[in-house]
This record gives sequence, structure tokens and C-alpha cells, in this order.
Amino acid sequence: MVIRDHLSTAHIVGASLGVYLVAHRLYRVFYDLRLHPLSHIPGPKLAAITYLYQTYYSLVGGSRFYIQVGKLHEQYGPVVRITPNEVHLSDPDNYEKIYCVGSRYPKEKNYYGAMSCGDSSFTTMSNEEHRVKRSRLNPFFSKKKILELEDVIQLYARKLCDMVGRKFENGEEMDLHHGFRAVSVDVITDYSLNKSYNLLDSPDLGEEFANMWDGLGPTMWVFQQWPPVMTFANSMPEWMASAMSGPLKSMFQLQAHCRRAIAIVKADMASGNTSKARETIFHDLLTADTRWVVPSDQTLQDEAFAILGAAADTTGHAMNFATIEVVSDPAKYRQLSAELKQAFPDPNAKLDYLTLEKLPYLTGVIKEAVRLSHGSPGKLTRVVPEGGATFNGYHLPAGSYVSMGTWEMHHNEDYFPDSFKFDPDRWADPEKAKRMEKAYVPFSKGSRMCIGINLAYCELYVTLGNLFRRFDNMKGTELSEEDRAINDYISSGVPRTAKRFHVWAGDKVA
Ligand code: HEM
Repeated sequence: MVIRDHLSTAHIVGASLGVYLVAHRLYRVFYDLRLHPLSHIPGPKLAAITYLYQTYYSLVGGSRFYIQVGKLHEQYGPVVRITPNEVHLSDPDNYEKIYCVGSRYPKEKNYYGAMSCGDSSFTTMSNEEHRVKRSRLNPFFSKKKILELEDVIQLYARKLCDMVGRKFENGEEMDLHHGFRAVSVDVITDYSLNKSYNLLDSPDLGEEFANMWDGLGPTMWVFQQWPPVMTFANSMPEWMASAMSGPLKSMFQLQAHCRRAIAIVKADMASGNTSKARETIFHDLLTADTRWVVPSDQTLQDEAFAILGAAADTTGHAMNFATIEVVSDPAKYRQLSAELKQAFPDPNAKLDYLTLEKLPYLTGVIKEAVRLSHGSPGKLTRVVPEGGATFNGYHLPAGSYVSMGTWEMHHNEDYFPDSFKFDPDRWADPEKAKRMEKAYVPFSKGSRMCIGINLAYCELYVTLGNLFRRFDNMKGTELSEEDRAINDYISSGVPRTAKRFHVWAGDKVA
């Protein structure tokens, strides 16, 4: 009798809880669709009632939410609600309202907090706090500084080309997919840590290192959907988290990697080994002065994580993209090769950046590669500041999230007709080029734009310049559309299953 009473109480409590949860969920759906301050924004109902819509497209069949968002814009127009609290925009007129110098739109905590680089300047939410951190880093990435260290880039570009030359002499193929990425990592580690990882010397050209970043990618979407999972994962012993999940293993490996990198710089400084001329970002961040307090080891590790992560795939991917396009089109290949031979008639001359960046066809090739490789393909989410904001006639209240991205901007047919076509000539006319700049945002804009833009362009010009000046006989792997598709892991992730781009010696094009 007593047991029966207890059972019925348990049943009643359980059933009540069930009814409450269902009623609560139903109310939440009703609220999100009818009463929510964003309920007037067009978009799919499913995206308005659950973040799972975003998570589904970010984890199932590759991480291609950015492509789905592009389709939503085609269906619903320039303003689309993509999650219960986020609105995505596609009209270039809006870009500089959000991403500008002195922007009042901070980064969104859930999104950037999920990127495993904790307290880095990249993931600092407040624009005011970011300004202090960024001002310490800026001098290391100015054009002047890049020109001073151009020889570092020349060194790795030549190393890559020598390797291609040796492979061709031996009748072998060269894996440029990993080769270009190795150049990027070797440059940034030499540049920022004064100690290159020398991936170009490793037999796999750094494939294992690239796989760690790729493996990390999905965590950012899982952590964003379920933030407590991130807290839990970070509190687990490393061995346990690594045994449970490949992506978590990558996260821990990379964090350990960055911890070691900082420890090496510290040891280097303690031994007095570094010459003043080769002091790097981290040597500087570890030096206190009247305006600078040395950050904790954890913050420095986060900064290293952000810088290595941002530099590892983006530029290498763009160089690979350019080469795939040029090698597969003899007319473009001929034109580029002829331009370089004319500018540098001596095949052994140094191809200096200042001359290279003035070459119009090479510039068109690089502009198109950066536009279409989508180094950071997805949304850059910001929080609407006090007072709210109106875009294309739709009011967004303070505290809601707003985002834009390169996919819609770079495929805006008003600015880039036949936008999917790789067409270096579209940049030939300076008037047209000036107009296109408005929708050209590969590095974003404003005070939170890419700090590595000068480094990236120097790497692109010097590496591609050297490669195409030296080799006018490359033939390359044919790739399917799926082989060339990328996942949005904040930077461009090429799926591990995709065929890699190799080149081998063929007939000369010119
Ligand atoms: C083609 C190459 C590259 C592309 C397309 C690219 C793109 C971007 C974009 C769009 C952002 C803004 C992200 C946001 O607002 O959330 C960004 C930020 C950043 N990038 Fe790059 N990037 C490239 C190369 C590099 C390189 C070589 C470095 C090396 C230092 C780098 C370091 C960073 C850092 C540290 C940030 C955060 C800046 C901040 O918040 O202060 N990037 N990048």
C-alpha cells in the first residue's frame, strides 16, 4: 500500500515535470515565432525556434552552414533570421556599419568563446579591451615590418620551389596542398616565435599538423550549441577527453603545442639568445614596460593558438587555390608566366615583393584567389549595441546578434558578375576594381579586421611569384567540386577525404 502510494507520487511528479517541460517548450516555440523581438524578421521557422538548425548544417555532411545561409538569402532577401537570436545580412551597404574602426558592435560570446583560444585578442569580446591588446601586436604586422622581414618569406618560398624542382627532375609529383600550408606555418612560426617548425623539411610536409587543426574544427559548433560541454571537456583529464573524441584530442594537442612554444620563447629570453633584430611578438608580449603588464602564460598560450590557427590554413589555402586555377587554364598560365618573365628577365634574380605587387595580372590572380578561397567562409557574429539598429528597414533590438560573411559578399553579382568564375581580368580596370572593393572583405574591415593581412599578401606574392616565374610546365591533379568544397571552421577547412592537389612536370605553356 505504502509502495503504491510512493509509486503514484513518483508518477505524478514525473508526469507533471513532463507536462511542464512540453508546455514550456511549446510556449518557447510560440514566443520565438510570435512574441520574440526578432519575430518580424524573415527566415525559416525551424531556425527561429532552435539553434539545432545551425548545428545540423555545421556538423552533418561537412560544415557548410555558410552555404545554407547563402540559399536563405536567395529565398528570403537581404535580412534573414538564422538562429533564434541572430540575423544575417547580405547587403554590402551594411558591412561598414558593423565592421568599422571604432565599431560599437562587440563580438558575440557564445560563438567566439567556442573557438578554444580563450583570452586571445581574436576572441576578446569587448572592442575597448581588444584595442589595448591589438595596439601591442600591430607593430609586428605593419607593412614596414613585413618588408623588413621579407627575407623570411623569400627563404621558404625558395625552399618550396627547390623542392618542386627536385621532384620534377626525379619524375615525381609534388604535393602543393600541404606544401603551401607548410610555407604558411614555417613563415608564421619563424616570424612569431623565432623558431620555424620547418614543416617543409618533414616527409609529410606537415600533414599531421594540418590534421590537428582540421580535427579541431567540429568542436566549435558543438561547444556553441552546448556551452557546458566545453566547460566539461576542459575540466576532464587530457587522456580521458582524447580517448573520447578525435576533435577533443586535437584541441588538447594544439593547446599543449602552444604551451611548449611559449615555454621555448621564455627559455630563449632567459638564456639571452635572441638578438634585438629578431625579437618576435612573443618576446615583446613577455617584456613589461610602463604601459604593459606581461599577460599570464595561459593568455599567451591563447594568443599563440589564435595566431597559429589564423595563419595555418588561410594563406596556404589561397595559394593552392590560385595554383589550381592557373595550372588548369593554359591561357591564364601563359599570361602570368609572360608577365613574370618580363618583369624579372634574369631567372636567378630575387623577386622582391615591392615589384611583384605592382604586376597587374599577378595581382588579379591573387585578388581572385583570396576572394574565392573564402579563408574565413562563415559568419562573423556581433552583438547589436544599445539603442538597436535598423538594416534594410528591419529593426534589431540591442542585445540581438547580427552577422555577415564573405560568401554572400563575394558572390554578389552586382559587384562580381559571374561571381563563381575565377577571372583575374575583372581587376584590370582601376575604376571597376575600386567599386568591387566595397564588397571585397576577405580580411573583414575595421579595427577587428585581420591583423595578418600584410603578411598574407606578402606570402602570396612572393611564393606564387617565385613558383610561376620558375615553372612554366606544371600539370596538376583534376579536382571535383566536392574536392574543392570547404568546411567552415572559422578558417577554411578542406575535408580530409578530399583529393589533394599535386603537380608534375609537363609541356611548357610559353
Ligand atoms: C588569406 C589569408 C587570411 C584570411 C582570408 C584571413 C581572414 C581573417 C578574417 C576575416 C578575420 C576577422 C575575423 C573576425 O572578425 O572574427 C581575421 C582575423 C585575424 N587574423 Fe587573419 N586571415 C588570413 C591570414 C592571416 C595570417 C597570415 C595571420 C597571421 C598572423 C592572421 C591572423 C589573424 C588574427 C590574429 C586575427 C584576429 C585579429 C583581431 O581580432 O585582432 N590571419 N583574419
